[in-house]
Amino acid sequence: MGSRRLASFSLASISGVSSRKTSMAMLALFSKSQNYTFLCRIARSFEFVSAPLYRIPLKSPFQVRSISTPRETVAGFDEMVAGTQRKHYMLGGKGGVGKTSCAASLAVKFANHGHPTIVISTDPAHSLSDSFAQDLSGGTLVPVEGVDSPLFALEINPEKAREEFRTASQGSGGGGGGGDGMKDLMDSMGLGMLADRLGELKLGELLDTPPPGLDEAIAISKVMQFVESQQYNMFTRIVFDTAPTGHTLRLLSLPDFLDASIGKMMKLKKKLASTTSAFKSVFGKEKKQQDVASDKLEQLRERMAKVRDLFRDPDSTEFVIVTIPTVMAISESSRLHASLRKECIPVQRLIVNQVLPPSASDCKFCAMKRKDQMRVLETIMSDPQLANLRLVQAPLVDVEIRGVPALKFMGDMIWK
Ligand SMILES: Nc1ncnc2c1ncn2[C@@H]1O[C@H](COP(=O)(O)OP(=O)(O)OP(=O)(O)O)[C@@H](O)[C@H]1O
Repeated sequence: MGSRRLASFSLASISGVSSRKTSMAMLALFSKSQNYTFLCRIARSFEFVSAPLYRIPLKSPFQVRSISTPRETVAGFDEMVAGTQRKHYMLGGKGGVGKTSCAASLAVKFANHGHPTIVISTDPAHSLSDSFAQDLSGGTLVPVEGVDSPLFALEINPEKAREEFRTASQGSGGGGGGGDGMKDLMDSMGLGMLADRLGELKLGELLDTPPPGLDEAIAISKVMQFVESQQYNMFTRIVFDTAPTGHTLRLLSLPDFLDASIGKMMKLKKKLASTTSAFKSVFGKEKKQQDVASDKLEQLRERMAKVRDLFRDPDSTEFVIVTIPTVMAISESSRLHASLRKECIPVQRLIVNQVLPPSASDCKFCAMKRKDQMRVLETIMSDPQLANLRLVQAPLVDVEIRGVPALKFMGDMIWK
């Protein structure tokens, strides 16, 4: 059973250059002979499959055997592409593992399968422009050429989003620079204790030295607001290229944190408003400004809560972990998955990117490296956090992946 599976895997690779019929005949022969060397020879005779831009090295059965595990599987793209209900895919993982390339290639593939798609980078260090070889830095949706259905890309400016949030919060007297005036005012009214309690909510601290992930949380909430508008109804797939793991983890817990902080602050402010009603006529103007700011904060809180609920809805969202076959990256992915589970974020797929192809055995350094990678891949099977995910391997290709044709090529390798 195992050998038959290995053989069909190899033949599937070969079928890129030979006909399906030939593949079947070879499989039949192989099943009879149970001879790896035989298939190895055939595979080597097709050392490379020519692709429009790149070469994909083939897997020989011997080498496939060492990496093929019972769980190695395809991504299940049919499932991902099915249905016209809007779905969100968030790709995240350690820095530099290929999150942007995987996210961009997924967006291209969705668009080429009939889904009007938006791909959004929420990583403060954007590389979506580089990946599409197109300037996407303007903070607005930019159409991407060369795909079958509408595809728009956007790099959001988290700094700008945070600045807006800061302005709104300062105006509301929620702490930070703008909070001092409010505190003085409250002190003068004998309400210092309430002001202290507002301070305890740490919103000011949060804005003065924002924790990593806040930028992204605000940015995502802004994006959600705008993609929910009538104008963008037509988009049925939204792909997020998220910031490296640390940021993402904090981002995931932020909506709860902010929800609680802003919620508490609103309650206190309401209490304060009734206590100070006698002063309304004196401080009327200031009060009005504060109300506007409070409304803004309240809106942000509601949006954050929506984002949090959306992240947790398996019917509309999936977080795809991208990693590479190194011990450090796999350990980080394992921790990421544990945290995502804790936050009830749906995860089904693990992309192991930059796997050296079998042909790497031709060079001693690469052969060693590949052996190392294979050992790491095996550890995934015994990792309690990762063992149950769909494991998808993406080969390391010999050129940089830039531009739509390259992304299409990459997408066809990963998203099968
Ligand atoms: N399978 C692959 N084969 C060859 N090169 C790859 C592959 N995947 C990604 N790369 C290259 O690796 C580099 C980093 O990829 P990418 O920007 O997608 O990673 P990232 O995880 O988004 O990085 P960051 O965390 O810095 O945002 C890019 O030059 C990209 O072209």
